[in-house]
Parts: sequence; structure tokens; C-alpha cells
Amino acid sequence: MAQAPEPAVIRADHLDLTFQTDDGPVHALRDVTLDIPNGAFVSFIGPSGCGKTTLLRCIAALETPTGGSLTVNGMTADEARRARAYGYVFQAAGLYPWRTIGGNIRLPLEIMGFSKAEQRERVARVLDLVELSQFEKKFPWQLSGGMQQRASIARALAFDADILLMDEPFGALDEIVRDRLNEELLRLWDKTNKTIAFVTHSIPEAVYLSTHIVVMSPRPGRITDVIESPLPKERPLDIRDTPQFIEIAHRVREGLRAGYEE
Ligand SMILES: Nc1ncnc2c1ncn2[C@@H]1O[C@H](COP(=O)(O)OP(=O)(O)OP(=O)(O)O)[C@@H](O)[C@H]1O
Repeated sequence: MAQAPEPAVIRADHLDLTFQTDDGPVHALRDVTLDIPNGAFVSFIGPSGCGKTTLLRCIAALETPTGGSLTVNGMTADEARRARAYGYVFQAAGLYPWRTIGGNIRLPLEIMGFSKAEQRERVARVLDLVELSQFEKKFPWQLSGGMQQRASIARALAFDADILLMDEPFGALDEIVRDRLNEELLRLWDKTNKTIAFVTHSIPEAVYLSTHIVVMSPRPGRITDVIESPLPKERPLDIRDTPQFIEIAHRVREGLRAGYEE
């Protein structure tokens, strides 16, 4: 019997978003239609200002689309936010300097009213996942930028939501650290079976990480290509030197170029 296709955890249907500003309307997203299947690692790539963050913010119910429809785990984005369907990792780690790493991760759990024992268990588990167990009692300034970003990933994982939304989490880091975090993120994704939506400016990062690469055009952001990666799940960093990898990167570049020429 043919296997049923994986249900979409995030489904956008002809999504539009126009911001009304003092300088007139800004068309941030136009006619975005997309299904993100369960367990996928989806990257959004496109030029600055093409609406990548806006799309992620719509999924997180931080923006309200002006047209089309959007569901997250079969719910409206707002219902999904209330059901804590996802964790969100921002460009900057955004840790509170006066709280330890453990304290930062614990804060949302405290607010949500988890018992002390549950908080301890969850903090220990996510710190272990991002390999920061020895740093629970340290303050953010005692950690490198890459470690701080790992701590912010741990904080997003602490709810144990099925979906992780990541907005250029490694954009400010140097290339060596970024490579390592990319490898770690793939391992984490494999271990936790999350669905990840990831915004990036980097073609190699998008190709290395993703099962699906969504290429977007300049404003108003539209999708010009969705590439399903043929790369195996097991990806050592040197996969980036293989002809297959280079071919996918080429197709992404072509998609980006097509968006500019339209
Ligand atoms: N709250 C807002 N009000 C008005 N315009 C906005 C608002 N938020 C975003 N925009 C505009 O919408 C467009 C898309 O912005 P967005 O931040 O989503 O782009 P992006 O692709 O994530 O860019 P970058 O790669 O530089 O982060 C931009 O032109 C931006 O100026």
C-alpha cells in the first residue's frame, strides 16, 4: 500500500501581508503558498527585506496576514501560539544578563507554572541536548557568542514544542563557529524529530541544513522555488564539496537571480 503523505504542520495558502505605514503601503508578502511537512527542516532564503522574518512572525502569530490563510498544527496561528506549538529562536540570543544560563532557560517555565522538579528536569535535559550542562550556573557574559546562541536554542526547546522557528540564529557568528553549530543543529534535529523553519542569508547554510529550501524574491516576498533536497540525512561538513551539493547551491542561486529579474 502506498504510504500516506506526511501531514503539513504549517500550511500557508495564498498568504498576503501589507503593512500600512506613514509612507504608504508596504507589500511584505504576496501570494505565499506553502506546505511544511512534519519533521522537515525548511530554510527560507532571499534578499534582505523580502519578508522572511515577516513570514516567520506570521507563523508565530506576531503579525496578522492581510490575506490568505495560515494553519499551524491544524490550528490558526493564534491558537497555535496559545497551545505553545513552537519555540522561537531570534537573531540575537536575547538572554537576560542578570540571570544564569539555567535561570534564563527556566524563566518561561516558571511563568508557565511548571513545578520546581519539572523545571529542573527540563533545564537539565535541554542543556544536555546543546552540550552546555557544565554552564548552567554561568552568566551569559561568561559564554562565547556561539554558546549563548546554543543557550537560546535550549530555552526554545524547553517547552518541548514540535516546531522550532529560527530567525538567522547564527548570522552574527564567525564561519568556523557557524559550521560547528550547523552540525550540532542537524544532530539535534535528528535526535528530537522537530519540524524546523529556519531563516538564513547563506546559500551553503540553507543547502547544508535543509530538507526543503524555499527561495524568495525581493519585496513583495514571493516564493520563486521550493527545492526538495536529495542529500542524505547524514551530512558531514565536507558534503559541501560534493557535486550534488554544488548543484543544489547553483539552483538556489538561479532561483534568487530569477526573483530579481521578474
Ligand atoms: N512592522 C512593520 N511595519 C512596516 N513595515 C515593515 C514592518 N515589518 C517589516 N516591514 C517591512 O516589510 C519588509 C519585509 O521585512 P522582513 O524583516 O520580513 O524582511 P527579511 O527578508 O526578514 O529581511 P532581512 O533579511 O534583512 O532580515 C521590509 O521592507 C520591511 O521594511
